[in-house]
Amino acid sequence: MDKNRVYIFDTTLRDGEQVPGCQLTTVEKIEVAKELEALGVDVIEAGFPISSPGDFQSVVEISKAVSEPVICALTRANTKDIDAAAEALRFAKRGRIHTGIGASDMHIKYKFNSTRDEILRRGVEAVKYARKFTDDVEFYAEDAGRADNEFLARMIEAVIAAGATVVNIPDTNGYCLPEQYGAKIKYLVDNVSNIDKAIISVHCHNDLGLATANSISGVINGARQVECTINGIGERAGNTSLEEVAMIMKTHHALGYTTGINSKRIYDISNLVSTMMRMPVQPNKAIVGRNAFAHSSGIHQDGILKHRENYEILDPEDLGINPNSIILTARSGRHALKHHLERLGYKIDKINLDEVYQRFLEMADKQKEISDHDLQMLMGDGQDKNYDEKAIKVTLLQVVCGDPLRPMATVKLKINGEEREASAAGNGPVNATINAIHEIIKDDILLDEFSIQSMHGGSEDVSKVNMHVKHAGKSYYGFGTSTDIVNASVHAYVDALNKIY
Ligand SMILES: CC(=O)SCCNC(=O)CCNC(=O)[C@H](O)C(C)(C)COP(=O)(O)OP(=O)(O)OC[C@H]1O[C@@H](n2cnc3c(N)ncnc32)[C@H](O)[C@@H]1OP(=O)(O)O
Ligand SMILES: CC(C)C(=O)C(=O)O
Repeated sequence: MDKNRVYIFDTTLRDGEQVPGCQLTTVEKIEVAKELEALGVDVIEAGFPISSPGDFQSVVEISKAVSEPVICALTRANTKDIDAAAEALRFAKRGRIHTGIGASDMHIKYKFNSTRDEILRRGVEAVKYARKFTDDVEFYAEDAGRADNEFLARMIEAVIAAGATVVNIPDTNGYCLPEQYGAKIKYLVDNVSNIDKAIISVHCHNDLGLATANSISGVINGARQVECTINGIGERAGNTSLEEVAMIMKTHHALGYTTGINSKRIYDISNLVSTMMRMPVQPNKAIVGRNAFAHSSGIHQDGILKHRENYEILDPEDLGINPNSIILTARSGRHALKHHLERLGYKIDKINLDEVYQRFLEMADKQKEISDHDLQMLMGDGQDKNYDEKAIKVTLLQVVCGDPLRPMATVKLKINGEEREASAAGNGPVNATINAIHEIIKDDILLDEFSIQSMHGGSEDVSKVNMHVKHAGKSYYGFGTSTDIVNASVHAYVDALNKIY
């Protein structure tokens, strides 16, 4: 075994999915799990099977669909959770049960109203019980970040003796400083007599923005598994972000750590997770944010054009990104403008660059960014084209429903610029609306899954609708939001149709 190989344990589908509004259907989770497998993660934490029949089923289906990574299921330290996890993992080629209990005095006193000895005993019993089902048992010492190191070491030694093969030292509340967290891991390495029988795992939260720094500090001090999520999503302020860990290890290769991550897939999976979980990535997010490779001021743009590494420590191609890194704004200079004009095929020797630059600045002062299309307008080419001409748009939605009224809907769609209208009845307003759309589209489309969720709760809330439709053997997803559930539904359906046609 390579002593510097760091295992990547992805918990996007468990800790990431705990985020309000990020819940996925089983079909969606399978799609993410397959992408995680292609990305090269070592472990996929697929869910918490006791928590709901849906989560249980997702662990079952992911275990069937994915074969390379270990599939892990989370439990509390009790037999019914462990039974459910073992049952859900029955199809996994390699299944792991992740059990554990709180380790800080705060949790011991105020969550469990218990004592250190009793909690340690429950942890040990849980590991022993989990070992009846699998040889791969991970133990988490929840809130280890705030736990007393001496007690933590005693607990970790006892659970390893009971059969834990991975010991997870979570900074559950994102409390630690990198030096403190690193020292905690080192303390365990130095004081747990059987620590060489288990892999130390780090699971850090981002409450103070230190999750990645703490994870790396943990690795430097002896941990060899990092628990992380795509885009850093997760409970509260999120978890360590997978892409940050993978790229830190790749960029700082002098540290000597390796992972199995194929970095060229990072950008695509980041987009997939962000779209499916309706969780936009902040533009300045490290590695995958929209601006991570965007240079907007003249001095930087000039530097980048002369030698990319002047202002980029990562190569976007390593992440599967082909960015337009030179963003034209009113802060851009002539080098950047010339670069884009040449890219668009203009012959610079036939242009008065100073004159175009003045007109460019006037335009850029009025709008935030200058697109290729704006540049073409500036150079006097063509009229503003309607790129949305082909899209299907809803131009009218009228619904009648009530009790005892028969639900009826009238829908008008604009397709390829042409308006078409139809009315239909249904067993409810959404069904009537979809039937009316089918009257217009007249194609073989199957609505396979339909879920509706409120963003926050309360009757004034915005509804989010997710749809999964099938057409010609392929799956398409649609998403819509509105304060009106029928409107949100029709937009989700049309969103999926726009992906088909
Ligand atoms: C740090 C983390 O991210 S842990 C993962 C968090 N994820 C989840 O909570 C998954 C979603 N949760 C759920 O579906 C539910 O909370 C369930 C099914 C797990 C439990 O539901 P309920 O049985 O109704 O309990 P509820 O959630 O209200 O309370 C938690 C109970 O588990 C106990 N508990 C919490 N952690 C542990 C643990 N690691 N081991 C043993 N018991 C625990 C609590 O003390 C409490 O028990 P009590 O009723 O004796 O006081
Ligand atoms: C369940 C554990 C690993 C966890 O999520 C945490 O402590 O944050």
